[in-house]
Amino acid sequence: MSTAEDMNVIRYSVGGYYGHHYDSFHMIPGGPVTGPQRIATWISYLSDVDAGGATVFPYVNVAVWPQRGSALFWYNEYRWGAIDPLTMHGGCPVLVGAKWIATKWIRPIGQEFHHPCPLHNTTIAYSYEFRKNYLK
Ligand SMILES: O=C(O)CCC(=O)C(=O)O
Ligand SMILES: [Fe+2]
Repeated sequence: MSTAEDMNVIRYSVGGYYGHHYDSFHMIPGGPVTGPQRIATWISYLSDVDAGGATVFPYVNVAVWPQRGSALFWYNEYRWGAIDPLTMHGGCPVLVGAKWIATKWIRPIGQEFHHPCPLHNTTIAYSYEFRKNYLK
């Protein structure tokens, strides 16, 4: 996929984690609000983990346990470019063993025909409301 960022390989050893965050930048204090964002994320799990290391999405109560050879994909934004606030996620600390992942952050350029913009934008207001209320 030529318009995605380069593959990012991460190795977590015992205690290693990835704090909760958004892959799109809208929600980062001081970050750019417009511009090409990471509209979607693909994580390939390159290893099993003996204990810990789940990828978690606390707002939707989802935990994904690494399994070598499996992958996880999600959209970080609505089609019209507002971040989906429910996509906040993190990598829990590895308790035993090591965790290897390869992440591909996908940008919008080149995706116009695969992931076109719709005709409505009703949740933009919701997204701003969320930012105001939860991200102080
Ligand atoms: O390590 C994980 O499970 C999450 C990694 C992650 O959030 C990312 O690569 O953007
Ligand atoms: Fe992430």
